[in-house]
Amino acid sequence: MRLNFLDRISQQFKDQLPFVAYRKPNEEIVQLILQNNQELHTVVDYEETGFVFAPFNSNENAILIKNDSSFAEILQLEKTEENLESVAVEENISEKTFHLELVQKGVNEIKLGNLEKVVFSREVKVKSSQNPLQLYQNILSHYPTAFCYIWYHPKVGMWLGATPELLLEMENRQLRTMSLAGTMKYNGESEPDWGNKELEEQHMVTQFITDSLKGKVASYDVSETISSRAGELWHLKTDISGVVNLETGIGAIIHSLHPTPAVGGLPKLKARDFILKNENHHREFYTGFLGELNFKEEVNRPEKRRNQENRAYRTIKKKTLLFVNLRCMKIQEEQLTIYVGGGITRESDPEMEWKETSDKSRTMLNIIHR
Ligand SMILES: C=C(O[C@@H]1C=C(C(=O)O)C=C[C@H]1O)C(=O)O
Repeated sequence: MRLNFLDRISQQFKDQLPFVAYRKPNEEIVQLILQNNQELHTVVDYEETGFVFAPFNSNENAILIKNDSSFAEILQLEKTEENLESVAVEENISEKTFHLELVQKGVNEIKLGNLEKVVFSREVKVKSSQNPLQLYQNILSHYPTAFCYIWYHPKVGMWLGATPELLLEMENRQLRTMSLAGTMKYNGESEPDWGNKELEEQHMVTQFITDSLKGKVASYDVSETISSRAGELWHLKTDISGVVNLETGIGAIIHSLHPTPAVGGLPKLKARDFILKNENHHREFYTGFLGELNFKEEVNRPEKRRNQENRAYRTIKKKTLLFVNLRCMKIQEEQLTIYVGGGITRESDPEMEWKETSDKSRTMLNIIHR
């Protein structure tokens, strides 16, 4: 029997076998990777090939789904806009109090000079009996410019998201990354009015990325900073590209970038430890990263020498495309856990930071039926 694309995913899930379906930003094709056994492959040095799913805390294992079979399809998506009735966000007083105190703690630590920036997050829990594949289709039709995925491993669980943030793109030695930070709510305007807090917070991320790449890339370019829309939010974005030195492996690049201060803070390790000690939940894969690791593509090029007609030589292109795992949720039967965070600087106001996380939670809440 020939299964259609969505049935194939359902069958894989019924069989309790690992899979990931994903669509790259601004593309139409959804890719599906299936692993044909339950083995839990973990990354050792990032020289492996597969779909990587890495946690925030690099001391925990990054998981690799092996490409035992793959499919690609343009899905005919129902326009869900009209019949989506997004769930109301219930403000839980004790959660809010905890978050306000956490932000204040961060601001104090920054004022004491122990940190420059720290990103704090929280969970938003929602009950829903909706089929995860329907949720995934809603994501696909709502967020064409995001990296939209559904990921499953029987020994880990199921995750779903629509992230706007590229961590790393590599094609052979050509590198591209971005600094994405600073948030404002989209209210139909063509350009937001950025304040100093956002400009500074995003600039720190750009500075960190270019500093981290020094000695690893031969040269790099930094684009102008622009306002970039992600669903109902605006962010500040700068593109950074360069050519990686021959002696630098992809593992070294990943380790130097992750977690960037867009999702961790500065100084990097101090901020990470402060987060692990003070947040009241386990981030797991939220603010980790995911995507294609060392995919190989055969390229046919015509032979250049004139007197040898019709000869072609083949080269193998190595490609990596990783996104930061933001605007995502974990699915455990009827329990959905959405993760949202925001960057804290010395100018942060706890109430505003709480509101920012609520605004961010709408990206996932908007695609869940009541
Ligand atoms: C941490 C999140 O987002 C990150 C933090 C941002 C900010 O602090 O303004 C903006 C974009 C992301 O880099 C999140 O969405 O949960």
